[in-house]
Formats: sequence, structure tokens, C-alpha cells
Amino acid sequence: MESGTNLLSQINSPADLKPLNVEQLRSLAEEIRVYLTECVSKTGGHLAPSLGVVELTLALHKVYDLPKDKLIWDVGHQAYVHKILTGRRDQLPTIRQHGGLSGFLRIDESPYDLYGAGHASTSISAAMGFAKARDFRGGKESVLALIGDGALTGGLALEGMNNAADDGTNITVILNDNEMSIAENVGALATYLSKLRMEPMYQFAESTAKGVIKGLPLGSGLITKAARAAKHTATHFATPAHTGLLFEEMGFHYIGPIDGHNVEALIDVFNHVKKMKGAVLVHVLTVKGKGIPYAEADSRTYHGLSKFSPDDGKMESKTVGVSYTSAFADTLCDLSETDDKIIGITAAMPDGTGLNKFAKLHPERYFDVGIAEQHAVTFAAGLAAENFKPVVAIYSTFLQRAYDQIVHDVALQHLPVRFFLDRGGLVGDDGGTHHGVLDLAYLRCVPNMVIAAPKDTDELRAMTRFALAYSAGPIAVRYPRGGARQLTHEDSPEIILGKAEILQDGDDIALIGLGAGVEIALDAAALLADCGVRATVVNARFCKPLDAETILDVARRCGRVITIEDGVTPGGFGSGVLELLADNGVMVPVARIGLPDEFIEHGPVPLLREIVGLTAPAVAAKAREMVGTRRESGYAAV
Ligand SMILES: Cc1ncc(C[n+]2csc(CCOP(=O)(O)OP(=O)(O)O)c2C)c(N)n1
Ligand SMILES: CC(=O)[C@@H](O)[C@H](O)COP(=O)(O)O
Ligand SMILES: [Mg+2]
Repeated sequence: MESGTNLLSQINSPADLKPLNVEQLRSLAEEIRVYLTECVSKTGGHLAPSLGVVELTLALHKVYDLPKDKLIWDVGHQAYVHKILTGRRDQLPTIRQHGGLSGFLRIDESPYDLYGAGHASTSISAAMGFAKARDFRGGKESVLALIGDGALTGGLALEGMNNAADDGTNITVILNDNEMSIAENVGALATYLSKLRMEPMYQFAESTAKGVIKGLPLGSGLITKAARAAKHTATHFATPAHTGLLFEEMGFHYIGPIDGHNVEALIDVFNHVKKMKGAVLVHVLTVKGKGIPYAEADSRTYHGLSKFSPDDGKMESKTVGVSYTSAFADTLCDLSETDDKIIGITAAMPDGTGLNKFAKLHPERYFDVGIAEQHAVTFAAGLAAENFKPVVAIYSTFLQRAYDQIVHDVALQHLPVRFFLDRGGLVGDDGGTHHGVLDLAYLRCVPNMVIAAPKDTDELRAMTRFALAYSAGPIAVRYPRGGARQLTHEDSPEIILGKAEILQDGDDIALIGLGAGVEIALDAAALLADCGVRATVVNARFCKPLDAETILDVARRCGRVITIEDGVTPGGFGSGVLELLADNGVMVPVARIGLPDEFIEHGPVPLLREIVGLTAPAVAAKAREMVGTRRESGYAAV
């Protein structure tokens, strides 16, 4: 291995790391940081999380032998270095691009991606599965879960720990503690971890111990004490008795805290941990965004972002116009000024949902419960039971985590929890784990649930006011990522439960859109008008309850229906319309335009919509085909 610069170009698999010494690893880390930042500046992505685990990833791939040893990543947004080191260095410029690398791990992308993710808190449970599979087949490999301090606030992580620490199997949990979730980490666990961060870690091998201790952010007195303690330790870790007690009491061997940027110490620790038996928790301290000043200084912004200048981090301009997120958040803030019953709840996504604005206005009525969607929903149910107005602002995809809470705690008890589902529909670069496309289907079958979807941001403002005033039971308002073309006019009718809005009349076909589907329907109607086909366009507004009167009327009058939704068609809005027509004996041809019964890849939303046929030209072509059949019986073909 040539030493000196450009080691990165010589790393084509983790095996290439084995001969490197500590100095070479340190310079490789710096090369990786530069390359990573350059690439992500052009594609956008999760910069700060990956910058924070450069040394940690190098040490893991240096000590362990993937894919024989199993490393399971939590979320996977911080695994760009892992991808670089496992044969995908040259593909990094394709990350999160259509047809390119996923922004998370994927079993089908690389043999080194032992398990996929995207949603948080899954790694320990999955690693437990790998560990027991190993035990059943008499394997000897190491099984590790790498989880962040934010992901550790998820109930699933604690469920996994509870089982892992009790089972007796050999499993290692690496806690990447950077004190950050997307925003600052929250909760009692975060407070406990910050106490542990203050504890020095003593460990053997005097040279390493001194190295580790020197790197720790401690006062000199503690360093002397720790260095003295290091002298007498021989072949075991000695940590202050109360360090890691929570984990120790659960049954983990707690090792830490360790400087997560000291690659020498990390290698030394993992070489020892590799030989340990039972459940081990290695507490690694890192800095999110490490090594790139603007990312270190503001890892909340540089957690995940679009294109930016690698020199100074300046981002390209955001989406033009008002975003759905802002329309919701601004309206909620307005309402909350005169209604102190409104409570804002987020599961670790204050910025993405817009609740950060509400938090500034009413810190006492704002709750970031951590990555704990199930708790968020049942917490809201308790508040609603006591006549407060809890608002759960959440990404559609992450609400999937709390399905039973929606059913069992909220809907079954008719509790008026207000759900605002951001990122409803295709989201783009995050891909299949993050598209919020199941919500219409998974919510529509829940009794007592009301589901509304605005055609633009002005209508979202109106729906937000409607939802806060609605108290007969749970209501979900879902809207897409980003902004929208304004379709609302001053004479648009007010929002009335279960009432649709007719946007234009035409007797040849009825185009019934929901949410983002309305704009597509209007554009398709314009295309159809150019070839003499007259379409009625309906803004459904509600997926549940449907506006039965309007839908039955337009179906009877036009004789054929196309429904359009940014969600899966199986069980979605269009299925609801189909059921309504069938139940009322209106047997007309119906085409459901939406997303197919398959997971959709990552890529720009317009391209993804083109691929699945969720576009105005596709709707118009379908309509011409359907009208054509009627035209044959007495109408001029179009
Ligand atoms: C179930 C779920 N809820 C929310 C998110 C959004 N999310 C992605 S990363 C992240 C923070 C993760 O924090 P941590 O585990 O500490 O990793 P770090 O970014 O600090 O490396 C959140 C909330 C998610 N991916 N999954
Ligand atoms: C990794 C993760 O789950 C979040 O960072 C998510 O990628 C944010 O999505 P938005 O970019 O739509 O806010
Ligand atoms: Mg973190």
C-alpha cells in the first residue's frame, strides 16, 4: 500500500484497510471527509451523520471481517463511509439519485449491507436475529448493531436491548453518541448519556489508555487520576463503578465512553470487545459533522440537505413559494394564539414538520418525545381524553410505527387527536422506506377516522382550521413534501366534512382527484379539452368520509370515472370510490390512477410519477381510451 496521499483510491474493499497503520488510517479519514463532502454537496444527502462516524467506520472495518461478521446499521443515513469502504467509493456520486446508490443500506445493493433500514431503532432487534441465527448454526462470527443516541430513544431499540441482554447470546451494541438526533436529542436517556459523557474511561494497555484519556474532554485532574488508574489495570476494563450502570444493570458489559475520533483507541477497544462474551455495549462519543466546520457548527441543518457549496456549506435556494409544512405550521401557530388547548407533539422531527415554529411560541405546550411515534400517539390520546387538542405532526411514513396506537388508543375511543401527515405521497430521494404512500389505505379502514387531503397550501390552511375545530373523533390531514401550485380561488367553498368541490363540469368523463391528484386532474382535463373531450373535475377533499352524493352524481352523469391519488391504489382513495359506486349499483367503468402495489425506488418525484403513470398526460390518455369506447357507440372517436 503506497503511503502518503490518495490512500482512498487504493481502498476497494475492507481488506485493503488491514495493512494500514494508525497514521495511514488518520490520513485516510481526512481524505474520506473531503471526498464525502464533495460528493454530497452535488447530490444532497445526509452529510453530518456520516462525517461523525468516519473513524468509527474505519475501525470497525479494520477489526471485523464483514460480511462474515455482521454489522447492522440503525437508520443507515450515516453509512456513506461504510459504502465508500465496501467497494462503492466510485458510485458515491450517484447516492440517492434514481438508479444510483440508496441513501440507506439495502440488502440488494451490496453483500456488505447485511440488513436494510431507513426507519430508526431497528438495528438491535435485527442484530438479535442475526445472533440467534448464528447460534443455531453454530457460527462464531461477531454480530454488531450500530445505533445512534437518537435512535436509542425509540421503543423498539429498548425492546431489542431487553431481549439481547437477557438471552446470553454474544452481541455487541455500538452506541454512536453525538448528543444529536436531527435536532438536539431529548429525554431522560439523553440526559443519562450526557452524564456518562463526563465520566473518564479507564482501559488497559497503558499506551492506549493514555492515548484515549488524552483525547477525552476532561479536566487535567481526571486525566492524571485516569492515567494512574490505567497503570494498574492489566487485562480488563476498569470504569468508575457507576459508569454505564443503567446498561450494566440490564445485563450489558458497558465499555466507555470512548473518543469516537481516536481511531487507535477504537481499534484497541474493538479488538478486545471482539473476544468478549455476552451482550456488550460500547459507548462511543462522536461529533456530528466532525471535520467540516459548517457541519460541525450546525449539524441540525447539515443532518440532511439538498445541494450546497462544499467550501462554505451555502445551500442552493429552497423550493419557491409556500411549502405545505409552512402553511400548516403558520396556521397552527395562529390558532394557538387564541386556543391554549392546542398541544404540539413531534417524534424527533421538529424542523421537518414545522413544529419548531410552534415550539418557539409555546414551549410549554410543545413536546418532542424523541423517535417514539407510538408514545407520541398514545400520549396525544391521553391529552384528548382530557379535552385538550393534541396535534401530532408527523411524516406519513413514520406514522406507520404507531398503527395500533391509532386504532386501539385513538379511533376505538373516538378521541379527537389531530394528525398532520407531512410527506404524504412520493417523497423522492429517500426512496421506498420514506414514501408516505400507504397512509390513505392504512387509515381508510379504521372506523371513526376522518381523512382529508388539500389540493394546495391555501386549502391546507383551511383544512388545518377545520381539523382543529373538528372534535367528533380522530382526523388526519395528509399533504406532500414541498410546495404546490395555487388552485384555490376566493370563491372556493368552505371546508365541510365529507363534502367535495367541483372545479369544472363536462359530461364525457369524471376526473376525481384527491390532494396532489387534483392538480393532475385539472391538467389532464385541459389536455382532453384540446381534443374535444369534456371532463368534470372534482376535488374530493376527503378520502373518508367520501362525498357520496357528488361522486354518485358525476359518475351517473359522465358514465365513466378516473380517480387520481398520490398513494397506493390497493385500498386507497380510488378503492373507496369503487366501493361506493358498487354499493350503490352505479356500474360504470372506473380507472384508479395512483401508485402500484410495489415499493417505489428513490429519485426525483416528477420522474417517479412519470414511471408509475401519475401524470396528466397518462390520465388524459386513459380518459381518451375510456371515452373512445363510449364514442364508438354513436360518438366520433377521439
Ligand atoms: C421511525 C423513525 N422516525 C423518525 C426518523 C427520522 N430520523 C432520521 S435520522 C433521525 C435522527 C437519528 O438520530 P441518531 O440515531 O442519533 O443518529 P445521528 O443522525 O445522530 O447519527 C431521525 C429522527 C426515522 N428515520 N425513523
Ligand atoms: C434519515 C431520515 O429519516 C430523515 O433525515 C429524512 O431523510 C428527512 O426527510 P426530509 O428531507 O423529507 O425532511
Ligand atoms: Mg445522534
